[in-house]
Amino acid sequence: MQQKNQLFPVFFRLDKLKVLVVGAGEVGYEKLFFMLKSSPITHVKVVAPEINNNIWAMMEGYYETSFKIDQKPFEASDIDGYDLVIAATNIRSLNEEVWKEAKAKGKLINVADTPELCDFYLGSIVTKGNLKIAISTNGKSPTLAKRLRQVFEEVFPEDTNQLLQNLHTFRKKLKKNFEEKVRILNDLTKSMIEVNEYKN
Ligand SMILES: C[C@@]1(CC(=O)O)c2cc3[nH]c(cc4nc(cc5[nH]c(cc(n2)[C@H]1CCC(=O)O)[C@@](C)(CC(=O)O)[C@@H]5CCC(=O)O)C(CC(=O)O)=C4CCC(=O)O)c(CCC(=O)O)c3CC(=O)O
Ligand SMILES: NC(=O)C1=CN([C@@H]2O[C@H](COP(=O)(O)OP(=O)(O)OC[C@H]3O[C@@H](n4cnc5c(N)ncnc54)[C@H](O)[C@@H]3O)[C@@H](O)[C@H]2O)C=CC1
Repeated sequence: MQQKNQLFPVFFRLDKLKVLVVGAGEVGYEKLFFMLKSSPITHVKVVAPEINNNIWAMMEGYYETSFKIDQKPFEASDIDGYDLVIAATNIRSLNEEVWKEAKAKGKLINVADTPELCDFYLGSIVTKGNLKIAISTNGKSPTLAKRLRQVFEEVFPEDTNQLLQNLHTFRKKLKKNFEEKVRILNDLTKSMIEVNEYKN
C-alpha cells in the first residue's frame, strides 16, 4: 500500500530563530545556501572540523554575530541556545548522535541522510517577491522538487508580486466586516480560476 503523505507545511520566520548546522561539506553548504537565500538575517552557527570553501565565502556576506563558524568536532553543548538543528555530516552514526542530543534538548532537527529521523524536511523554494511556494515530494525525489522549482521560477510571471501588492493595498482599504471583506476579495479574484472559460 502506498504510504500517505503526512507532511504539514509551515513557513518559519527564520529572522526570529537560531539555526545550528553540524557538518560543513557540500550538503551543509546547500542547506545554508537555500536557507540564507530566503532568510538572509538568520542567526546561524556551523560546526565542523572541515569547512567547505563556499561556506567561508558565504560567511563574508554576513555579520559575525549572525553567522558563526566553529571549526571543531561536534559536542552536545553546541546545541544549547539553538532552535533548529541540521545534521549534515558524512558520518551516519554521528548524525544519529546529533539527533539524540537535539531531541533530548527538545529541539527540532533535520538529519540530511536519514529521513526517518527528520522532524522537518527542507523544500525547494520558489520566490516571486512576497509570494513563496515550497515544494516537497514527501522525500521521494528531491531531484523532482528541484526541477519543479526551476519550472515554476520560469512560468510564474515577474509581475506576480505587483498583483499581490495591489491586492494587499486594496485589502487594507476595505473597512467592511470580515464576511463582506472575504466576499469582495473573492469576487475580485474570481477570474483567476475561471481561465478555462475564456479559452472556450
Ligand atoms: C528528505 C530530505 C531531507 C532534507 O534534506 O531536508 C532529503 C533527503 C535526501 N536527499 C538526498 C539526495 C539529494 N537531494 C537533492 C536536493 C535537495 N534535497 C532537498 C530536500 C530533501 N532531501 C528532503 C526531502 C524533500 C522532498 O520532500 O522532496 C532539497 C529539496 C532542499 C534542500 O536541500 O535545501 C534540495 C533541492 C533544492 C533545490 O535545488 O531547490 C539532490 C539533487 C541535487 O542536489 O541536485 C539529491 C541527489 C539526487 C537524489 O538522490 O534525488 C538523499 C540521498 C543522499 C545519498 O544518496 O547519499 C537524501 C536522504 C534519503 O533520501 O535517504
Ligand atoms: N538531504 C540532502 O539533500 C542530501 C543528503 N546527503 C547526505 O548528506 C551527508 C553529507 O554529505 P556531504 O556534505 O557531501 O559530505 P562531505 O564529506 O562534503 O562533508 C562532511 C562534513 O561533515 C563534517 N564532519 C565530520 N566529522 C564531524 C564531526 N565530528 N563533527 C562535526 N562535523 C563533522 C566534515 O568536517 C565535513 O564538513 C551524506 O551522508 C549524504 O548521504 C547527500 C546529498 C543530498
